[in-house]
Amino acid sequence: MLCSMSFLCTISDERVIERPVLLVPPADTHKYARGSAMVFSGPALHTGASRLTAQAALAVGAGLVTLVGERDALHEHAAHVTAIMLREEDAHLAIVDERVRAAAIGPGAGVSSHTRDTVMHLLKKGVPLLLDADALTSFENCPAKLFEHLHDQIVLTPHEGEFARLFPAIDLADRRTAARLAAEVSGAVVLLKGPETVVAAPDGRLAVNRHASPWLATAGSGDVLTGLVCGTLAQGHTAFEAACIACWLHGDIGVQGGPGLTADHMVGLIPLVLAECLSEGKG
Ligand SMILES: NC(=O)C1=CN([C@@H]2O[C@H](COP(=O)(O)OP(=O)(O)OC[C@H]3O[C@@H](n4cnc5c(N)ncnc54)[C@H](OP(=O)(O)O)[C@@H]3O)[C@@H](O)[C@H]2O)[C@@H](O)CC1
Ligand SMILES: Nc1ncnc2c1ncn2[C@@H]1O[C@H](COP(=O)(O)OP(=O)(O)O)[C@@H](O)[C@H]1O
Repeated sequence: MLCSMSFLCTISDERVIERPVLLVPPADTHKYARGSAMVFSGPALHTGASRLTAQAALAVGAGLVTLVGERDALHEHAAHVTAIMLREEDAHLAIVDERVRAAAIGPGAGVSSHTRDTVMHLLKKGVPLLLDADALTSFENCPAKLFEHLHDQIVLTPHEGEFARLFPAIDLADRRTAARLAAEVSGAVVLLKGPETVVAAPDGRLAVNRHASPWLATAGSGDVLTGLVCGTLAQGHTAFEAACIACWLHGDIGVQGGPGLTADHMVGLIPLVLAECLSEGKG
């Protein structure tokens, strides 16, 4: 059973996501009880994005995070990370065992049949899963093949370009309606990124995050968001809740970070943002 720190997610009557309240983990918790997450790496020379994702997942409270990839890619990661574990990818993904509570794939993954195949394998494993960036674009020519296997514990996190590739028939002029339709069509939770981020569930729930800042428009910012969602999912939250909580935390990083914010620096701000959400903190 999971006994991690957890967040209380509040959405106002206007469907606006409010500051989550963070509850400290119970005294008898351990790292597996806090939730294990796996992040799939891109190939050598394309490892930065997945590393940001893994670092954010760990900082937001997953008890342990593993980067999975080819050996050359893991050598690059090893030059940068210490607390994050590294595992070589196996053909049948036996490494994704029952202790893994959430996985993320897409940042820096590459648009390829390999990425598509890995996504399909992960979907068959039934682990709560986040698909971002290249994991979405890899299905540009066959979205129905992806949607067939999605469910309400999968989160898709497209920016508008990725959204248009996966849902070419949905008009982005009205972003709320677009996200709602995409969740209905795909069967997954859809988090449509932008200055106002919209989260839609396939059952019709919808929430928007307005707590953000244009300083978030920086390379790798979305990769950090992916890690925040994945790390929150790993702690046992439902996909819709995890997406809403992560959006608010991500927005707050932008507000707190301000000018000069980079994705590397965003990871370092996560403890500060969490501390301000503590139920006994300054709130
Ligand atoms: N540190 C690292 O290693 C980093 C690695 N990264 C990795 O790089 C890979 C490529 O990801 P990507 O997002 O840069 O490009 P991609 O989606 O292939 O196409 C971009 C095109 O889409 C369009 N577009 C429309 N709306 C848009 C919007 N709101 N935001 C952005 N684009 C929008 C626009 O086209 P336009 O509309 O101008 O014709 C634009 O030219 C991916 O694996 C990612 O994880 C990055 O995360 C950065 C940090
Ligand atoms: N003008 C803005 N105001 C607030 N948030 C923004 C703005 N522009 C981008 N963002 C946020 O920054 C992140 C960018 O993610 P993404 O486009 O995937 O970039 P990357 O692929 O470089 O990580 C998203 O979470 C998005 O909501």
